[in-house]
Amino acid sequence: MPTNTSSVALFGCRDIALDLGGRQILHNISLQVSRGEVLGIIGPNGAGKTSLFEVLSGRIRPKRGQVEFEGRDVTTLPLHQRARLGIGRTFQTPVVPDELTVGETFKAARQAYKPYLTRFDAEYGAEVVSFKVAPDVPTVKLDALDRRKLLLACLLMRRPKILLMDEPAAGLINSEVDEIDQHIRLLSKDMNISVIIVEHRIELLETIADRVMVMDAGETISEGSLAHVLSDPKVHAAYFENVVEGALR
Ligand SMILES: Nc1ncnc2c1ncn2[C@@H]1O[C@H](COP(=O)(O)OP(=O)(O)OP(=O)(O)O)[C@@H](O)[C@H]1O
Repeated sequence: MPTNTSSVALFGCRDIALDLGGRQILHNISLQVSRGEVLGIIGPNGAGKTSLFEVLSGRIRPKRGQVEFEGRDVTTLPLHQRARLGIGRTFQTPVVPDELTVGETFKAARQAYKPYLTRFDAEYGAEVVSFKVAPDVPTVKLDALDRRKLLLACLLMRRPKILLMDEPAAGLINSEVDEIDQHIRLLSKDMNISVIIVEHRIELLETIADRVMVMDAGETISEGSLAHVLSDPKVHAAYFENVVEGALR
């Protein structure tokens, strides 16, 4: 992160390079977000968005570069230690523990690490995302939206400072996407939680992202306002070379 802005940046990375399967997947990726800011990441399939999230969340260690949180180098910290610091992550597919009920899932999340959280913390998480399913309902019965809300509630009970959200609207219908959109706005603008969101739906980013970064073939090819990146010839070239015409309007 540039030194003149690192005091305001909550989270970011610098010059991240990553190899997977003997191939370079990420090349010198740098980004930063401040408190309450929403950074959207878009890019064609295979651009490296999820791989970047693996590095930012601590599931994969990069070959080069740093991940920084509150001015501290967290590059070597594993996922669970980053989670304790306040870095939360959601996944493209909302996988819930199928053998548990909603109440048992909340309990497991409360007791994921010490100090254990209370029921009030779980109620707080559920309330923030309006999750209203009874505790005795098996999680297998939940629809896609409630699965996403349950997992988000479990993250929120730990009061994260930043959320890394990988396609939070995947598998949802339009009215449900609107609800997720409202939650993200509440989390960022009212609760001052920073959000980095990977999203294919441009319309979702239009309503929530303060800034957008576009990746292609493991590199950042454009960043700025959504309007700016959408009018960037490099972005058009990347999309039209990689996806069917009309995908980027
Ligand atoms: N474990 C792995 N080993 C080897 N290559 C991998 C591995 N994981 C991902 N890749 C490759 O890295 C590149 C980036 O993949 P990644 O899933 O990060 O892209 P993405 O932008 O998230 O794509 P999508 O939008 O399709 O989810 C792809 O070419 C992918 O095949």
